[in-house]
Amino acid sequence: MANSSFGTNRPIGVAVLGLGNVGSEVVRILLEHADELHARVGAPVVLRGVAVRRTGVERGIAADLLTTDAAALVVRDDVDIVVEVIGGIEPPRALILSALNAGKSVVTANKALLADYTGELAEAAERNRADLYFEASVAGAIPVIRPLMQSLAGDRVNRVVGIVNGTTNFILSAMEETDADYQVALSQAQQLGYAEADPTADVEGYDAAAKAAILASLAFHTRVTAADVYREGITGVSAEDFETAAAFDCTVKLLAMCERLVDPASGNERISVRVYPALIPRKHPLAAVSGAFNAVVVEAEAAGRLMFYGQGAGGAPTASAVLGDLVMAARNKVYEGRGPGESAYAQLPIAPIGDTLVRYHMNLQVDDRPGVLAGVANEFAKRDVSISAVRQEGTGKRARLVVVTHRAPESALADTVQALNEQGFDVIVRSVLRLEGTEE
Ligand SMILES: NC(=O)c1ccc[n+]([C@@H]2O[C@H](COP(=O)([O-])OP(=O)(O)OC[C@H]3O[C@@H](n4cnc5c(N)ncnc54)[C@H](O)[C@@H]3O)[C@@H](O)[C@H]2O)c1
Ligand SMILES: N[C@@H](CCO)C(=O)O
Ligand code: NA
Repeated sequence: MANSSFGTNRPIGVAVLGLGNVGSEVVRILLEHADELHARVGAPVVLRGVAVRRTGVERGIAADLLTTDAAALVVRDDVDIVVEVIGGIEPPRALILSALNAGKSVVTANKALLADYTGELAEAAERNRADLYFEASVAGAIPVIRPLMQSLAGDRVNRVVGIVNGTTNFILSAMEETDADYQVALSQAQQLGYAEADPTADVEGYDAAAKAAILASLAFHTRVTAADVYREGITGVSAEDFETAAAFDCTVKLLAMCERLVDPASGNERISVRVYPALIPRKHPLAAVSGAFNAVVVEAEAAGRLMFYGQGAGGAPTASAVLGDLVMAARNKVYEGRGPGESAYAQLPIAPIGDTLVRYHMNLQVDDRPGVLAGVANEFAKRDVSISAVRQEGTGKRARLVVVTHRAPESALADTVQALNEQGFDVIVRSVLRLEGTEE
């Protein structure tokens, strides 16, 4: 098996930085499948070293491969490719820059870093004619980066909508299945190891926003950072939201949305990148994505709608994406080629959230007496927001009114909510969620 019919047979040296969930699986696969990787790459792929925070701990790896000096490891002459699976901004940023500046190719799973520093890292890769690959950074094992960068390189992507955070999807699925409230579902997710003790990055949407920035950059050939992404998390989603969503044959998902907006009059283009919990119809393909799974739907002009589904997290699935990148980078080293680099020529402006056209689904508590509904409807009409459905349940002072709108600028909808809130005790806005995945 190891005798490849092509290639140079000069070994390709690999350094792995970080031996946690992902790193230990990367190392395992690298060692266990060395023969197959050799055959696929056209040269032996040899693990030169693994950077860890502490040595002296038994890790099932030859002790002489372990080092605490990551900075020295990444520039070693016998290292061709650096795999960064430490996470966070520093030291990964400095280590990756140092590796690229030394001509090494880099594979990373680090969405937090990429969401803010892709420009800097991509420029260093370009200057040094090295590869920078990051398939694992968005939706783990699911191929989404390479389809956007390569398979769709000749098409025009108009929209990317994804469920890109497994933790929040697990929590929302549990809320739907068990009628549980957010806190109960979060505790369950923590007990089962799906949510971290400090779940902020996931439940407040920061993780999904970082991934949305990466997806939007690739989809629209524009540098997008996490700060450009409008973000709301799931901590305000209630059992009542699921109940009223069900009445409209919808469910609630945390969506990462990247859209090309075209001004019909001028033809000018902008992009909208946003993360928030939203209702989607149960018949929408993303509605069936439950538990910790991820999925990404891409809409392109010629290709139409594509959907990618699978495991967005976990050591082995994420390592699968890392290894895919590693094989590509290794082949390029063997044949002295390069994969595609950053493409950011379009530099489309980012539209503020207020300009985005969305639909709202609102739960109101109203005093059920003549004129109240007319008063509510009037606040929408004043701001040119058209209502598509109204549903009232119950009577008396605590009647529930659900209002669903047609598409309108987010700013007009937000103003309407504020005006309703200021109405006093006749109307209480209990929750507002957007409705996505519908045309109107
Ligand atoms: N776990 C997943 O499911 C998953 C999925 C997709 C992407 N990722 C990304 O992969 C990366 C790694 O995630 P993980 O889950 O393996 O994290 P982890 O915390 O399990 O592993 C990180 C490891 O790096 C080590 N480390 C910290 N500082 C170090 C240093 N200076 N030198 C050497 N080692 C150091 C830590 O001790 C730890 O063992 C992150 O960027 C994460 O966002 C993870
Ligand atoms: N915390 C992330 C891990 C994968 O990036 C999630 O829940 O999906
Ligand atoms: Na991926």
